Amino acid sequence: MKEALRCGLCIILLDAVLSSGRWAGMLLLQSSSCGGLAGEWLFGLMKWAFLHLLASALADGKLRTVLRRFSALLCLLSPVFETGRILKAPPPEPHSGPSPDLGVLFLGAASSSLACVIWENWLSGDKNMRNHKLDTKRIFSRVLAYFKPDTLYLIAAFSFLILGVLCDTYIPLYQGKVIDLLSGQELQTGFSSAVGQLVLVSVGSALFSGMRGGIFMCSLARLNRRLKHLLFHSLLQQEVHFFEENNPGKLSSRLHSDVDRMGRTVALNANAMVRSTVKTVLMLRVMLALSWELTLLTCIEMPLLAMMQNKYISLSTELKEQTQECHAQNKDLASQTVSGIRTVRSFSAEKDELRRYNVALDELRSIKRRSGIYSSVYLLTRRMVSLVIKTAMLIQARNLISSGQLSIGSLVSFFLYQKPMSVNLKEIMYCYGETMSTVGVISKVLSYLDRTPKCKTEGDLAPERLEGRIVFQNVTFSYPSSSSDRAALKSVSLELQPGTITALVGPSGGGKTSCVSLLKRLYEPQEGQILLDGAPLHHYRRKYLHQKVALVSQNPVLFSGSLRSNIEYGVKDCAAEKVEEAAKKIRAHDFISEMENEYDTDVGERGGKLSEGQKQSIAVLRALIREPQVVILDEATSKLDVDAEQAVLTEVLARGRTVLLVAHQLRIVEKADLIVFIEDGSVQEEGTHEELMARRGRYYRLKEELFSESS
Ligand SMILES: Nc1ncnc2c1ncn2[C@@H]1O[C@H](COP(=O)(O)OP(=O)(O)OP(=O)(O)O)[C@@H](O)[C@H]1O
Repeated sequence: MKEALRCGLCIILLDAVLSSGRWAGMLLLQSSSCGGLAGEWLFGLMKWAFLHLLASALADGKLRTVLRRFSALLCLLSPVFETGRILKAPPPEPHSGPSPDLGVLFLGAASSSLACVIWENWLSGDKNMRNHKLDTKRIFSRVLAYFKPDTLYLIAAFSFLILGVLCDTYIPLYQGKVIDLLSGQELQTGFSSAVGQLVLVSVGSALFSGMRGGIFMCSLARLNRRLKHLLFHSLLQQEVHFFEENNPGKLSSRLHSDVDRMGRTVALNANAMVRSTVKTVLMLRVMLALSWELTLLTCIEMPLLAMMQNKYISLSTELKEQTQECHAQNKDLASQTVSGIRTVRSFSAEKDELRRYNVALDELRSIKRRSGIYSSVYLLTRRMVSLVIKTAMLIQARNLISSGQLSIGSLVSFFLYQKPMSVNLKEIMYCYGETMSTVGVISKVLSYLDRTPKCKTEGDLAPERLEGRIVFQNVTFSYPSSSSDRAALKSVSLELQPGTITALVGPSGGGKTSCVSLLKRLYEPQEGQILLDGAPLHHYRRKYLHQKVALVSQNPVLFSGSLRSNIEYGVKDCAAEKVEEAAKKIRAHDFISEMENEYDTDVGERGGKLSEGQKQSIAVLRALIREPQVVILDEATSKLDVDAEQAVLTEVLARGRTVLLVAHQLRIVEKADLIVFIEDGSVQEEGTHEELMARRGRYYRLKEELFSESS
């Protein structure tokens, strides 16, 4: 600050020295003129060059830029002022330039310093603000690019908008004409034509405005559809870790409310802004013709309001973002509780859930309260500024009328124009503010649209014949979201042979599910690799891999719709006979046939109308109709009866498939050809049940703990 003051004073001093030198020269030469207006400009520019050099020598970085701006203001203020004065009231004699006056020198320095302080502190913003503006510009050009397919619609909409505004502006003019004719003598001759013109512009205004609105809404709907499609597509490509970091409530809020808001803000605000700007320009023309002084005062309101609005926008943008996050969290909290109501009820945790929800609501309330306070302070200050300006205008109007420069009629017309003009300006500022406050929302949506999934690109292997031999080679893996250094899998090596059942057993948290997740490529190992028929998994085409390696989990996710749509999920043109044949083999056909609409029975929200065992049967069927070569059953038969479980095992083993079981029931583990005992992320023991029992190692010691029932 001190440095800036010191440099500023140096510049003012040099300016004073140069101006005094000029006046001294004029006195010595006994000349009253120094080249007139041209001389004034020449001297100003020369002074600017000197001060510019001084500013460059005195400081660097941001201060140098500020000093350069200050020098320009100091040197050019006087020629600009003189030019304006001459243009407004041309002097009768040739202009001789300002006479030597220390007061003028002081006033110039003071007004330049004041303007510089206001500009640097409130209007220009700091570097971060400028970067923010650049970012904002980039963000909006990105959004506009999404409108590209609707260019024709938009051209039509904006053309209708301008035509509508033109008609709107002429309506009062023709109304005035009709009133003049009604009170005048030429009633018969010009009346019909004036009424005709009035009707024409009124019909034009209604027609064009209607068409503009319709086309804007239509292109907005198209944009929304396009953006939602792109965003949903981008979300579906993301790796599983992304969904662990972003809860479903947050993502659904981005996909629905944020995309809607983004389209609405850009399209509707652009529409309102263009409409108001065109109207403002037309009105400004008329107002300037009536009184430029009053118009100037009207326009002073604008930067002041803009300054306050800038501050308000930056504060409210932050709060709006917090509100969005809070809304998403609350939504998520409520939907989690409602969907898990059985668990909540069975643990009698209603009060705890209510307390958690209340805490979340309190947080939202406190954000909204802050937002309300900001909004009222902003509104109050804005109104006060308007009041002060209006008073100044009345005083100026009185002066103009008493000096005969303005008639009372013109003043009335001016005020008649002022109201809609300020409404338009407010609308422009409101739209600007509203658009700016959605920058945060838009940039979040864009960041999701631009996000590159952090997973290896898919290969192009898709062999017609697949044996199904799986090899884990020294696989080490930690979850991306895991805060500790502890790896979920440490150098795991194992082999799954085609035509055999391998069971993964071990204590909870041992690493069984992690093996399954890696095999399904939900995550990528940090070290080692998993081979399928000798080729790493990422060499295979993704769709092919998920078809050939099928996973059935303990709590399968069913979607609302019919049984058939759930069974055929993701498979095109699946024959009904094939589904029925598979259902018969795993003993699911019987319970399906007993249902009201058989395979077309609605399963309800998330399969809520089915029992847990029925859901598991449907999930097994869904896997089998894809004709996989490797089947992973992760506790997938735990809710089935013994016969159905046996039928499932027989069917999955058919056609020499490789079967991987994660099970906690001894009766099924005993059937495995190979049991892999995994604990603390490492393979501890391998063998058949009998071999492991005979070895009397960890498996033998933990048997009671590992299995929930004995056969
Ligand atoms: N999504 C995750 N993010 C971070 N860590 C995880 C995640 N899932 C599992 N883990 C951790 O990885 C380790 C292995 O977990 P894993 O689910 O593979 O065990 P598991 O043997 O399948 O257990 P269970 O029999 O209880 O299902 C555990 O320490 C667990 O806390």
